Amino acid sequence: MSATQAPTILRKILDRKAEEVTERSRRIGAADLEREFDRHPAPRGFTRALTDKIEAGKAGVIAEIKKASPSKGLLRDPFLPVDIAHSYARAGAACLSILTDRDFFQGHEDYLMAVRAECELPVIRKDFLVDPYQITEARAIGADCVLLIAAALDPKQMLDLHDQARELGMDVLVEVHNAPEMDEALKLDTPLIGVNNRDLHTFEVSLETTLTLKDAVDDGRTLITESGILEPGDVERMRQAGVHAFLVGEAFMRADDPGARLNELFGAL
Ligand SMILES: O=P(O)(O)OC[C@@H](O)[C@@H](O)c1c[nH]c2ccccc12
Repeated sequence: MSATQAPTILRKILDRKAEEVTERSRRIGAADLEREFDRHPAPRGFTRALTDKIEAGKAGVIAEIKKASPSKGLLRDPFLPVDIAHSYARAGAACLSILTDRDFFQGHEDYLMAVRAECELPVIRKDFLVDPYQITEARAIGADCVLLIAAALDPKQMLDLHDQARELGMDVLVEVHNAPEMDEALKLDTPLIGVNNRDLHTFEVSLETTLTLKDAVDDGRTLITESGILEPGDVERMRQAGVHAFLVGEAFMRADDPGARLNELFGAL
């Protein structure tokens, strides 16, 4: 990056994450977090829940719980994560995605913990995970799966965080946005590859991103299309192209009844 170029949104978030990890690990050491593991039973199968839906001929929907985003601002107020989770579960979502980033998405770990205690659906911790401390933290708050974003990690970090999460019994969703990131992701022995239709540097969205990258994903893995799925026509377009797993937030967060909106987009699940 040249000195005159403005930092991208992703860069700002990652700079803040580095500070956050330092602050948090000073307050609570990793060994203390590890003592929390026993409070949560073993992680529940996130990948399994998703592939079961798809094998039954349905869409596998990861339904997101997110109060706000840097690109769209406040999405939902009042924001009641446990009620939203129940609404998604009734509508047939396979899994939940819960934003825990506070500074950019108005998320919180407490939301994940509250939902984890009240709802059976497996949960992914949605955050910008760049340090082993955050993987330990994810397990300590009861996450069943973690998101690893290729644009935020070099290949060695990606591999190490992936292995750490798997050793702790969690599933991993590896997120990519372009062909080089896809190539890196495919080197990992990991079943879930998410294609983010949103460019995390500019926050521009194009569903073409999924259509361009989807054929690289080999048999035995599940491709998840992420972001910008707003209308039934978007779902139709993806399913016609052979994409059956979806990560959707905004479309549901803006609806009075998130589960009802899920069924409008995907039918009965
Ligand atoms: O609200 P949308 O456009 O339906 O997108 C959901 C999800 O894909 C998006 O929140 C997301 C995908 N990858 C991320 C990484 C970090 C933060 C957020 C995200």
